[in-house]
Amino acid sequence: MYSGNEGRAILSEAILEVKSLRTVFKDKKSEKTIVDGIDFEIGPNEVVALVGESGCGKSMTSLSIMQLLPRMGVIAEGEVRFRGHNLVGMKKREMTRIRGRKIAMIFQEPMTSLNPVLTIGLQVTEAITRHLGVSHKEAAEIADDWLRRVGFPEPARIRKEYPHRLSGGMRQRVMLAMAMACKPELLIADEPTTALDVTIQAQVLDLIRGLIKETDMSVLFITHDLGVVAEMANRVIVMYAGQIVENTDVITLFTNPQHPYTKGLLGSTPRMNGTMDRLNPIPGTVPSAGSFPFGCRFADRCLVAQAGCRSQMPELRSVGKDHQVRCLLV
Ligand SMILES: Nc1ncnc2c1ncn2[C@@H]1O[C@H](COP(=O)(O)OP(=O)(O)OP(=O)(O)O)[C@@H](O)[C@H]1O
Repeated sequence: MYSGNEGRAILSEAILEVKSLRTVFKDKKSEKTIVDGIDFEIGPNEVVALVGESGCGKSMTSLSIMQLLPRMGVIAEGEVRFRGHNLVGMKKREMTRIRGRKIAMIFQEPMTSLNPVLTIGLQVTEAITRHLGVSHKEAAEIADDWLRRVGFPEPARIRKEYPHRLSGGMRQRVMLAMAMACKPELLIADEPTTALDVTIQAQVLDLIRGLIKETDMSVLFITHDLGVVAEMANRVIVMYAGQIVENTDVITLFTNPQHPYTKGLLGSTPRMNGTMDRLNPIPGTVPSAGSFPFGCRFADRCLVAQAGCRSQMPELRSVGKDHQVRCLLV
């Protein structure tokens, strides 16, 4: 009998370790580095936010973790260890067992994962029977339980619907039910609320926050929105042009940001503290993969860059307890 939120043993070691990960886009003529040697860990129950503007490499990082890169994408170097097992190069069958069951992912647009011609009930129960190996009857019970928990008081009605009949917020809640029903140890949420309007966005964020509290799962939360980071994360990793430029806990990020890019992101984010400061957007755009400038990749947009910044690539260095920054000037 399914008993809802059964406890899982909490381990002290990292759930996910990404080590020197380099992901490239390759065709016959060229090779472009998209994710360039990134290292980070996610601990038990930790919510890590991966932030940066569009095109920084956040999604390609998450797809590298899930081994779901598009056809031209290849992991050229590095390891992605999930509970100690390297997922890079893992057999497809083994990876399929981990994906969905141990690591679940929700996307910005749930329609990319939902099949438009199958009812919600069929899709949710199919995922549960496939990953948990339970009977159809048991899967239906689990599905109903989770549909209720994500805010559908009458799950039987939702089960009969087709995805296109639901609003964006409802579809995202269905995706959450589907992801959570298999009790993943790691949830990767890639801009899960970006496509929703603000009130629905707040409801879905509340829901995800509640689920994080209730369960033992760790979360990698991908967003370009620092407001969302402040609400959701324990730790923040700031990415720029395929590299990590700052990695620290959420309090330090907001009170003592060090990298000029992080400061720029904060300066371009509205605050609700009553002050009427002008927003200062960062000038320019993220360089695209394949045309990263020499030296510091942010130098062309950086207000404090000096000549030396363009002649050598800064290393990601420790600048305090649990705080790393990639900037020559820090
Ligand atoms: N299918 C593709 N073919 C070639 N280049 C790609 C492809 N998808 C992404 N890229 C490039 O990879 C780099 C990183 O893209 P990625 O989607 O990971 O960024 P992101 O930070 O997640 O941005 P967004 O929030 O817009 O998804 C960008 O330079 C982008 O142009």
